[in-house]
Amino acid sequence: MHPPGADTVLVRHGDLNTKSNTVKRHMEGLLVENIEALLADRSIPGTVERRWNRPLIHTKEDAVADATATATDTFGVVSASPALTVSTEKGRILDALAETANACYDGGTFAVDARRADKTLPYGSEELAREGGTAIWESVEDEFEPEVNLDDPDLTFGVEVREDLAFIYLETVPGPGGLPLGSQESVIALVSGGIDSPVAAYEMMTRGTPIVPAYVDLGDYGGIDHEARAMETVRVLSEYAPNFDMQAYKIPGGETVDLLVGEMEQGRMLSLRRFFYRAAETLAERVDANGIVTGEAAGQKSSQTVRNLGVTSRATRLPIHRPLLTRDKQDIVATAREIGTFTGSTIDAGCNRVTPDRVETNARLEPLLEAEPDGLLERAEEAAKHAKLVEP
Ligand SMILES: Nc1ncnc2c1ncn2[C@@H]1O[C@H](COP(=O)(O)OP(=O)(O)OP(=O)(O)O)[C@@H](O)[C@H]1O
Repeated sequence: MHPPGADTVLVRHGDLNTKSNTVKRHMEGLLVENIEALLADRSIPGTVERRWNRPLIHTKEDAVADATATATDTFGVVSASPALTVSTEKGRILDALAETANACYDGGTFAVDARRADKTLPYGSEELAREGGTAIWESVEDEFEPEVNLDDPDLTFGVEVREDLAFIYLETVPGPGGLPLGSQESVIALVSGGIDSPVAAYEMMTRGTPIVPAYVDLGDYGGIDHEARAMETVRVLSEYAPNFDMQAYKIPGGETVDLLVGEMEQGRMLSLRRFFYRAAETLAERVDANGIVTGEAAGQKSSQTVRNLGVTSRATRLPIHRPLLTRDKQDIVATAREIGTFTGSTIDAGCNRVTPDRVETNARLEPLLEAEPDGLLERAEEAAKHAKLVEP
């Protein structure tokens, strides 16, 4: 809900404020570019102005809700509010609050949350909140029995006064927070099309890290639907980053899976992980990426026991980022639904099971290396050299 006439979106960021002025300016520039790219990609009219310490989106009233939703899909944005812009003259602000209450108040408790950045103005924020409350009250008392509740109001009238402009808003929509995409170097995102890996990739993106998606083709153990599932999740993720190249690489792994299934029993899944990591490392060298992100969580699967993660991680020199390490499955599923990757992840892929009947939960490196086919990691390097971009 927004005040009538609202044609501006106030955009708030958080972690950028911990940076030095130079870094902050650079990151704010990225944030603005990313918001502009998302607006353009969604055909939402709007221009982004970098004013004070936060961006403003100037748009039209009929697009202000979509522009707010776009801002809160942008990495680095903590929250956004669709707002009416008025002059800083106190009388004008009080009138605007009364007009907004007339149009939007529907009974129940309310509060005014007033903030004033410019300390030279002839009124303070408390005075503004008090007089704003009275203006709202008087404008609706004929029709309702208004009640003020400062602790837990049904409706909050936000007022933010800057040097030469004041903003009135009714809602503060949360965004992903974090840092603007592109403020960190890229990593390889191993995406399987399952629920977890797209969420992990998204979490890295919230920290400003572009991803290079990589899918390992499992041959007869994967199949066309398996790949389609992975690509659908990549497509959803790419919608958050229209100004970044997020084409996925397909790494051929079918022959290796056949070999592992034929030659190994218990440690098979662990050697397959080693193959993934080394292939990702080789691809990272090719595309100048700086790490690997996976959807693994401690203890979620036999291959993800803390001991097994320790053993399999030895297949690469690169850091393996596991943003879901401590997250519960239910919580990961909730995020997948929120960010839109859940539907793609649950398309029936009808793939065959690579998992053996008896799984290893407590591996040690030496016996695993002895059991696995010779030259497994060299195979992974070779496979990554033959990785091809998947046409969208
Ligand atoms: N075919 C694949 N191609 C690329 N990466 C993969 C593939 N299969 C698994 N991975 C990576 O290995 C991680 C662990 O895979 P696994 O299937 O054991 O776990 P998971 O927790 O079910 O993950 P997901 O839900 O993403 O499939 C995945 O999160 C993903 O990062």
